[in-house]
Amino acid sequence: MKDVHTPDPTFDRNGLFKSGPEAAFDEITTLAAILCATPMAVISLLDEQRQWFKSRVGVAVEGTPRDIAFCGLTVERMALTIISDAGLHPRFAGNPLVTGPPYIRFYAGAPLVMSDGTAIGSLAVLDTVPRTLCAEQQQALEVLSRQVVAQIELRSHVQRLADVLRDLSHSEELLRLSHRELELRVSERTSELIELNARLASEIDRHSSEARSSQAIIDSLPGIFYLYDRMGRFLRWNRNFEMITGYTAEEIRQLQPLDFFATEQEKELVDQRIGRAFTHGSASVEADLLTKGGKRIPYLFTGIRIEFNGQQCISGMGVDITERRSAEESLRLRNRAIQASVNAIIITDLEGNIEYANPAFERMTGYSIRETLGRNCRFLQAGDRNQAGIAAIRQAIADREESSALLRNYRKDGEMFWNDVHIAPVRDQHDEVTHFVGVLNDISAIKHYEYELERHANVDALTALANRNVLKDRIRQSIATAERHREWVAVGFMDLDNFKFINDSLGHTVGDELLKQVAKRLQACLREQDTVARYGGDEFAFVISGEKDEKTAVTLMSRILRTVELPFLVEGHKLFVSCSIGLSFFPKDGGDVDTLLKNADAAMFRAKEKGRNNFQFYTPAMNQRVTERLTLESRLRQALLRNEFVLHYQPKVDLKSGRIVGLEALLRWRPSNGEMVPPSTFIPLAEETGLIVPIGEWVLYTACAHNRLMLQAGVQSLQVAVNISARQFNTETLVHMVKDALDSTGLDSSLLELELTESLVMQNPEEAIGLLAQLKDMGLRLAIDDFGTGYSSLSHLQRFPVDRLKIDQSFVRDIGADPNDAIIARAVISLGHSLGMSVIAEGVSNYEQLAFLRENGCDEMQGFLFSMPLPVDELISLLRSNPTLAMH
Ligand SMILES: Nc1nc2c(ncn2[C@@H]2O[C@H](COP(=O)(O)O[C@H]3[C@@H](O)[C@H](n4cnc5c(=O)[nH]c(N)nc54)O[C@@H]3COP(=O)(O)O)[C@@H](O)[C@H]2O)c(=O)[nH]1
Repeated sequence: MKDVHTPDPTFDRNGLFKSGPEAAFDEITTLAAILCATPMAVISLLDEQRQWFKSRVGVAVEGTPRDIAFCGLTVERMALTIISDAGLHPRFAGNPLVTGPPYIRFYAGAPLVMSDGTAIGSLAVLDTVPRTLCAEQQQALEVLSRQVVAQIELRSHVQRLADVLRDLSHSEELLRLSHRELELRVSERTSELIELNARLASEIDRHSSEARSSQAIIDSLPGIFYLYDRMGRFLRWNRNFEMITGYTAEEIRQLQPLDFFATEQEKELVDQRIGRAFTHGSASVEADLLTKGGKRIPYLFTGIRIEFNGQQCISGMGVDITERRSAEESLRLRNRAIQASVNAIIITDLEGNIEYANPAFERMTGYSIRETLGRNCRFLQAGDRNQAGIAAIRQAIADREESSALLRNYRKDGEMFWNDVHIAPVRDQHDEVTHFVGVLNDISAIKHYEYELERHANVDALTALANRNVLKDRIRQSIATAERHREWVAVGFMDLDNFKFINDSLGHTVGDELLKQVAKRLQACLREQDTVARYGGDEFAFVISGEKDEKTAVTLMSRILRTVELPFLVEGHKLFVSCSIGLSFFPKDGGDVDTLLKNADAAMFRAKEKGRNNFQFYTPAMNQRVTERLTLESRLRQALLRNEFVLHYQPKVDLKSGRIVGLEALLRWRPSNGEMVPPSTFIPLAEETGLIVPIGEWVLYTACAHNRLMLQAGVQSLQVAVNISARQFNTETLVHMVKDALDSTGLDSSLLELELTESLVMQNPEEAIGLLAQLKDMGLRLAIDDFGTGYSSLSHLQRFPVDRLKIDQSFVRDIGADPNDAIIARAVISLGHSLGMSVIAEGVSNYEQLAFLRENGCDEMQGFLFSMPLPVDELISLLRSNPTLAMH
């Protein structure tokens, strides 16, 4: 291996390799290290095979093979060359100077370009960590590299001068040989010598001026330069130091380094760093430089320990970092904003690999930053890649453009969320796109809201069935399809028969739950291609399409009837409901949505009229019935105001004595301009429409008033029974209503009896017990009407404070003919008695029935056998005649 001190002789034209280290070069190298705040600096010279360090600071080796020299790149480029991280540099990553001592990671070299244009090496600064140089430091490195060149070229001049002097010495030798010639020659040579001396003086003068020029260099440096000793005395400084601090040279000589800092904290920090520079050889600190005028300027100060005039000093440089500080501050603020952003923010490379993710990303996706970095963003789609938004994003990245897209993304726990993502390219100083920044916005809540709005528009909120809008739409679509294929469309309209009763007596929570369960059963009954919708309240509708006749519709409707009939269990109540269904068909019953629905509705009313729990096909005559019903409803609404109601009274007879012991008030409607309307027609309508509440109040008041009048007229005192419907069976209103009726008529409460149907009290026994107890406390008598038709629980019955059971007339009617009815009638009598209640039979119309009831111990009866319900005047006449029931 060739010795680094023995370079190629043809190359060493300036004799640099022969000369060894020199203080003039070391001064520049040191200055470069200070200015650039690097631990290493070298003046590197190249021959064909080696690089040799003419001067070095912080570098142990004297040289390296040329092929691994960083300097080689600088010489090739003939320009300032900066390698921020050699570990990532394609040419130097595996370089032994990088992977081994001195572990170079940062390199900045300025070429040494001679006046003839050739580059012979570089002035370089080196560091063991990745970093870069600010503009001022780069400029300083270039200035110093030119100074190295100046030194080298000065050396060349001095060399040539030495050669001339050698020639001169030879001439003097010849002079001694020949005096004569000597004189001649002396005279010649003297003038030559004078000339040479003059040249030498000029060269020397030039040399000393170059030596002085280090001050000029220092003065030309962009920052401030200073040199102070251990006592803190400033020995050298540059012009900038005076200009920036505002102090004169004289004043600077009187000042100490710490005088240039305002706060105690800063003084302490700087003092500590100065001490460190003296002990460790170098140090740097950022602090505010205090000027004479009191201004504070952010500075980066670096200092290294050097020998100067035989004593240890600190030579350093200060660089104004105001711009960097404000850049850092704005960067810090931006960073803070990104960190604090509620939107997730990521930065990716051009392939979509994530290089940065903020905390909001963590919160939004559930993935930690550590799990995220380095992954391609497509992991957020978790396999759900067939999305239009992805294509849009891909195109924008290819075009290096901004774009927005809506993506289905998936959190770490697998939950899908809607990501309204916006991406934008990030460009470097050469305007090249190097990255993309993405702002992710979780709009799942908005999407959910949109979905709910849409759902609200199409879906019934309670049952989750299709609503009216969707139903109509489906009918429309089915008609269109049916027209093309010559098919039928069946439209069904269904109403729950006793829903209002349940809803009113058990409350809306129970009613709602019942509707939900009914909806589920209906869905289960129909096929996938059929539509079931909630039309409103307890009304449901169906669309059955794709059929050539009515058979399928019939099958499905039968199935619905059977299914709805089965008991429902709601909040501990076993509920029994049935339904009435009407059906209309396209094309025979109507050609459009509204006509088909209207006709199915008419058929449904017919089904109700037919006794409920059945379905009916539409016939044109039904519309007439519907019209009649609507007319009746409107007349019923006017009836109370027009005073068209009257009460008839049916006597109740004691079966032992045959005497009248009570009365039942029965409502009659005699419209002023029409025939009497039977209660079986208008009472269900009044119940459905809610009109039964004001009508019932009128009945209660009128029955009490009549009874009081009869008493005042001297008629025997009798209890009057009033029927109470489910709509009236509400604790607060009923109790008040009864109290008002008794108070305002003055009737004794013991002369009033309320009849409540078995099914009403049994639907919600607990509530019924409470209400019955309140009524009982008022002194009223209570009877359970239509007993035997409902589903009485014996345990509840025992707890009801009831005085009387009334055997339903349906059992009385066939007592002689149907053994089952006889058994039930007998059982009711026995049950009532065992519970301490009296038993009355209604609808007794013949002696056979009467005999049976008497034989079986029934207490009372009412029926046509004894008397029809009578208007009040006829009743008074009857009572005055004091009739007795004939018992045979
Ligand atoms: N909530 C209210 N309901 C009332 C009121 N008034 C009557 N009603 C209920 O209407 C239903 C029909 O009543 P109506 O047509 O009056 O029928 C009653 C009697 O007229 C009838 N009856 C009596 N004796 C006989 C008979 O021997 N044969 C026969 N076929 N019918 C007879 O029975 C009905 C008695 O009803 P009830 O005792 O209540 O069961 C009916 O459900 C009435 O309850 C009212 O003001 N409010």
